[in-house]
Amino acid sequence: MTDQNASSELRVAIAGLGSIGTKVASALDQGIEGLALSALAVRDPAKHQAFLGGLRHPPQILPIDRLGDAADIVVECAPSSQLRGIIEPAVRRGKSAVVVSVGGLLDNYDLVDLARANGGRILVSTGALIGLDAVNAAAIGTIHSVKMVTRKPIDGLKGAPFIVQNNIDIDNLREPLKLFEGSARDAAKGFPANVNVAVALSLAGIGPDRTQIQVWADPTVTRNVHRIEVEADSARFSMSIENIPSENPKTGLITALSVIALLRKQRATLCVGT
Ligand SMILES: NC(=O)C1=CN([C@@H]2O[C@H](COP(=O)(O)OP(=O)(O)OC[C@H]3O[C@@H](n4cnc5c(N)ncnc54)[C@H](O)[C@@H]3O)[C@@H](O)[C@H]2O)C=CC1
Ligand SMILES: O=C([O-])CC(=O)C(=O)O
Repeated sequence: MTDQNASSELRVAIAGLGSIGTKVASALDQGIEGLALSALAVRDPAKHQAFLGGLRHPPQILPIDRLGDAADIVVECAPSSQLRGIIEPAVRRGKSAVVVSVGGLLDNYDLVDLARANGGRILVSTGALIGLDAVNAAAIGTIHSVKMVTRKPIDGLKGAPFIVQNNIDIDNLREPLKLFEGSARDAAKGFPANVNVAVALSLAGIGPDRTQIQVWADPTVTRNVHRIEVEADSARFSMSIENIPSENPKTGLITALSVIALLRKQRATLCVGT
């Protein structure tokens, strides 16, 4: 029997040291079986001096388009506007890229073909969601519908393009307000930093045009709440998750943990879940 762990370590690079990137970098620095943190891309290195100085094994600091030179896996942890600049050079070099700004993938879907043509891979983490294993499995058969309802506290929605463009005042809400109802594709345009989860769900299931989502601004909740109903020929299931916001109120704490779990699976001897 071959021992998978006998091969050399996979080198991992991270683009962006915000709420998600710092936690993933720390986990790698502390040690994940078979993986090593090899490089980071940061917008403003001076801002991250203390964090970088605290790492046990300081990685190289590189521009985003050079991360694939120094890594086997490039993890995107930046705003979706940076997605192409991070993922394209990596998959062009045949590397794997982990995407968290999944909404940004819809306008850059040619990257999947680019990865395929060059032997690269694009891995979308479950992120702040739940149950993509079941959705993946149901999609092997026929899924009839996927419906999602997202409720976020006011701070988690401020500045979303849909709210700004439609001049919606959410600051003085006293009760929940339904802001949006439509496809995951349209939701990603209006709320690029809020509904990555809906896009991940859609890519696991029936696609961004058939996946339906409501987005609510809800002054009565303190967590980012996502509820999902799936109707398929193999099963009907409901899922819900209430995410504790991280220091970035738009981002649930579990998102970074999901990326760490995905990275662990790359070399783990025992893998659980699809
Ligand atoms: N898939 C999912 O379930 C979820 C995805 N997200 C998405 O993940 C992404 C990251 O989220 P957070 O860590 O909370 O954001 P954040 O705003 O805390 O961190 C982003 C970091 O990227 C850095 N950055 C920006 N441009 C850069 C560049 N050119 N080079 C290097 N660094 C650059 C910023 O300085 C910042 O430190 C966002 O797009 C967010 O919408 C967030 C929550 C859930
Ligand atoms: O953290 C969450 O609950 C979800 C989120 O922000 C996103 O999907 O972008």
